[in-house]
Amino acid sequence: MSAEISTSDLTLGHGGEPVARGISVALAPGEVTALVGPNGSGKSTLLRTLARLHRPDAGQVVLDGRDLGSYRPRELARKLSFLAQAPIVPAGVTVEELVAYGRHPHQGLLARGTGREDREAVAWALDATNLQGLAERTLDRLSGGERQRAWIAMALAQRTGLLLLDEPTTYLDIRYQIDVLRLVRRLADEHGITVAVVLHDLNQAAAFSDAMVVLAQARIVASGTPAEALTEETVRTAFGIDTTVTLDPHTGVPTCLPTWREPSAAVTT
Ligand SMILES: Nc1ncnc2c1ncn2[C@@H]1O[C@H](COP(=O)(O)OP(=O)(O)OP(=O)(O)O)[C@@H](O)[C@H]1O
Repeated sequence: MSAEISTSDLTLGHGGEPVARGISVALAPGEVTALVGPNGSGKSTLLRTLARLHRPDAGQVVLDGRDLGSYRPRELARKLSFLAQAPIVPAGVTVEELVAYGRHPHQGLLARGTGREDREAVAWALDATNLQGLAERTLDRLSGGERQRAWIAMALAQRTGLLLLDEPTTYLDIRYQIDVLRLVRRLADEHGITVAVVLHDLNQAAAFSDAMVVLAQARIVASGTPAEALTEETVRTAFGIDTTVTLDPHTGVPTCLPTWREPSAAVTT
């Protein structure tokens, strides 16, 4: 089920204004790749390019050995699912209805899949996100973390081997952030789904991903395992801040602690 997607030498822009150049990334099948970088560095634009929602100015995207542009829309919807930043909650829709909507990416919200395969996919998505008990609840009666899981379940019901998530932890408290990130981890580990996820928290990105891509200054400033990509130098280059990065002696996962205070002025006597 794992999908493989890669880009070569992409130039990304909006209305002729370049955002990033020379973007070559390869998302390993069944792994989680975190896209990090400062505001406006092109993370969402890159993710949307992978979802074919944004057309690159130059370069190529290859999904499972074929040019992304060669897929018919339905075929592509069976290959990849994309979850935008903070989607708007439709009124009166239950979790199960929302998840069933994932079976019909090109139909209206009221269309429901009734075939056996559809029912199985919805049940699987509810199960994978631990939402079976909340299937009949309307979205407005869920907590932020549960609602986010419902959106992820909708993307899962599409049964794709590639999941693209844009800041799925935004607005969630730390507990629900971890909840969502653990789910993302399980999707890769237990279901072999290839995941690309835009995150702002560098430590969460390092802890939950297999690979990180750091975008800044209109290019990729670092990529590789979290330990390779998240260094003091990379963070200084990308964000212009000083940090101390330490590696967990057991897992090798880096943690980055910013120098919070400005250096104190020299004391003269
Ligand atoms: N639809 C658009 N039209 C014009 N410019 C855009 C559009 N969307 C994004 N941009 C610009 O492209 C650049 C990259 O935006 P993008 O949203 O990809 O960055 P990002 O890294 O995801 O940012 P953030 O962390 O703030 O979400 C920014 O300078 C932004 O202003």
